[in-house]
Amino acid sequence: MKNIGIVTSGGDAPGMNAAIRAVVRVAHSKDLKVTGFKKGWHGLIRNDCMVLTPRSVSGIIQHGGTILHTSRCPEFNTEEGVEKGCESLASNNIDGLVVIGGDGSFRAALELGNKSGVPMIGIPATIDNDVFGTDETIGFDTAVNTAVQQIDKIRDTAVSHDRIFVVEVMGRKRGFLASTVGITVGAEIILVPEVEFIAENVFEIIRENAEKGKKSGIIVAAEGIGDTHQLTKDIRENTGLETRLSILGYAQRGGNPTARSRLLASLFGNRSVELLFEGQGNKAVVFQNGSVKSIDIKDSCEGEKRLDLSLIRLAEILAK
Ligand SMILES: Nc1ncnc2c1ncn2[C@@H]1O[C@H](COP(=O)(O)OP(=O)(O)OP(=O)(O)O)[C@@H](O)[C@H]1O
Ligand SMILES: O=P(O)(O)OC[C@H]1O[C@](O)(CO)[C@@H](O)[C@@H]1O
Ligand SMILES: [Mg+2]
Repeated sequence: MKNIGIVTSGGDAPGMNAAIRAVVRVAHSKDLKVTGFKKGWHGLIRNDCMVLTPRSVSGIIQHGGTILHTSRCPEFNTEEGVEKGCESLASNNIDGLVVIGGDGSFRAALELGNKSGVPMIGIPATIDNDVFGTDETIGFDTAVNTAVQQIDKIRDTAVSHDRIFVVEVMGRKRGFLASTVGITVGAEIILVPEVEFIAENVFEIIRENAEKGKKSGIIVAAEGIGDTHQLTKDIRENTGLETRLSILGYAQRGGNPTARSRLLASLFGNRSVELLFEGQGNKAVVFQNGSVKSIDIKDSCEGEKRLDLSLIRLAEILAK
């Protein structure tokens, strides 16, 4: 093991830079060279890369985004794309690749590892927190806190105007962000893609609350639940209460990582280099019950992380 490659892929997540920094500096402490591939899998397809030194990663631990840039890269979903990736790994003498990203990036790493024979280490980094095998991903805590800060402000308007707010948070396929944000802002209702919602039940909860004197409320809805514009309109028509929709959007993906996201990134970065140094590959570093462990990247790809639905029921009880 002499030369480690590193790539960030999929949606950016706050803390990716902290992970890059950790990988580069731990590698340097073991006399390993690090090559950064730019713009996700595009960098491997186009052989677009740069040498990363401990100095080139200074002053980035506190910044969101990724200095390597990232992308969604449909070409890497093809055999030719992965083949080009293998050629880039070979031409740059890469002995091991650290892949920082979400579940899709892990699937890509598995393909590339199988085809190239180069050991891969996955570092889970996505605000979706939907990577199987890890309790938490880099960026999740930051996105939760960003959304919570915004919704606390929205609550002021909701209460002052007696309005029901539907607040849409990210999560096209999964409701980890919505459920954690929902419970921590005291949301009256949480809607997630994993559970098909019954509109009449939503109206009923709002009507009951109004009868008891609570004429404002926050509904935290993951983007994947369907048309939140329509839902907001339907709530107004079926409850008679004033409603508003607030879509938090991409602000949740950026910003300075929280201390927790930085810590996770530093621990994951360190362990990923240790694994490669020990001669291990095709692993994902994960956080389980308070400590960093590693599992087969294949197992992470094949598993499905389940949302704890009891959180959603608890949120409804706590908001009564
Ligand atoms: N099965 C696969 N084979 C090859 N490449 C893949 C595969 N699945 C995903 N990829 C590649 O990985 C990229 C990142 O995956 P995806 O867009 O799902 O994001 P992610 O890593 O899950 O992160 P997030 O969900 O946080 O945005 C894809 O754009 C594609 O280039
Ligand atoms: O516009 P993009 O980059 O495809 O991102 C949207 C998706 O990325 C995520 O934010 C995760 O990074 C999802 O919650 C969302 O569905
Ligand atoms: Mg994903």
